Amino acid sequence: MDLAAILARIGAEMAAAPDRGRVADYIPELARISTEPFAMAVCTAEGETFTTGAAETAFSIQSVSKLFTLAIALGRLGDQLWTRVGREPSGLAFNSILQLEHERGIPRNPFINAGAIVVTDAILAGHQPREVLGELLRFLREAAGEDDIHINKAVAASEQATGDRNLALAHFMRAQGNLLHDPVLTCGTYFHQCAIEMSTRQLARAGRFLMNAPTMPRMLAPGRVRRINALMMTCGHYDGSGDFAYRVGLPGKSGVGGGILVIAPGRASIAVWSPGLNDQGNSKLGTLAVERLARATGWSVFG
Ligand SMILES: NC(=O)CC[C@H](N)C(=O)O
Repeated sequence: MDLAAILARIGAEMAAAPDRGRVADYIPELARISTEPFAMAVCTAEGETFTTGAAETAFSIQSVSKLFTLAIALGRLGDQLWTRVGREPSGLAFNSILQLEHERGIPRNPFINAGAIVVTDAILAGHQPREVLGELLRFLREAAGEDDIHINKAVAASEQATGDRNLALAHFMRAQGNLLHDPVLTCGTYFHQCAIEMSTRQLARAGRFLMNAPTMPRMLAPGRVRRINALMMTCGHYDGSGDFAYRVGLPGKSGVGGGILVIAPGRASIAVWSPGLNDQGNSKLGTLAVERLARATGWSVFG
């Protein structure tokens, strides 16, 4: 299989795509970004890396960070985490408030905002926000094997200034006894984790441990990695998760910065970035590009 040629073709097709989606405009710093860029990077189990497009440009990883905080929380707390957050797809928008009251402050899964806020709250126990963010950056740098990964302070401030919905989720969970810390402290940490910037190539490298391949960095026990992949498949694209599984057939986690990390278990870690989003808040061209990659490679887990 000529992955370099497949990526070059997808890159050219995406550069010419007329309908590029709309950037997330509810975070002012993200609203300023153009829908022009496209990048894809593939790290294979054999240790090769292929890229196309603006793969060295850093972008806001946003909710893709939820994957890594979940990995840290599971490593630290184990299955105890599941008393505070569920493992079912929500079928609702990532920032929905509706379900949370009905389910008494236990979010459906760790990838919607409420669930990720609980996960961050859990790893804050006994630590300062600075320490948690330091641990997250260390985890990412070790997973990627690169040090140049940072938080964009302007994006974090922009989220903080407009984060009323997330604060509402946190306050409600606090009222239900499912938040250990002050909502402002937990959300402040969450906003900073979302504001981490990485390049598409760095993100693909950071995802290598999720391949569960013997040649790849081992950050978690294989059983945990398998379960994180299951959650990515069922919940990684919010109310677009079913459509992503149908079209791509691989576990993935998206963010409103337009990034998606996709895993072909045992085969490859794939990152894609294009800032324009679809109606569910997932990268429009990113989804199309991984759909084409999965078709060209036959990597869908469904054969
Ligand atoms: N889906 C996302 O990427 C959402 C993350 C964003 N920081 C928010 O809280 O709204």
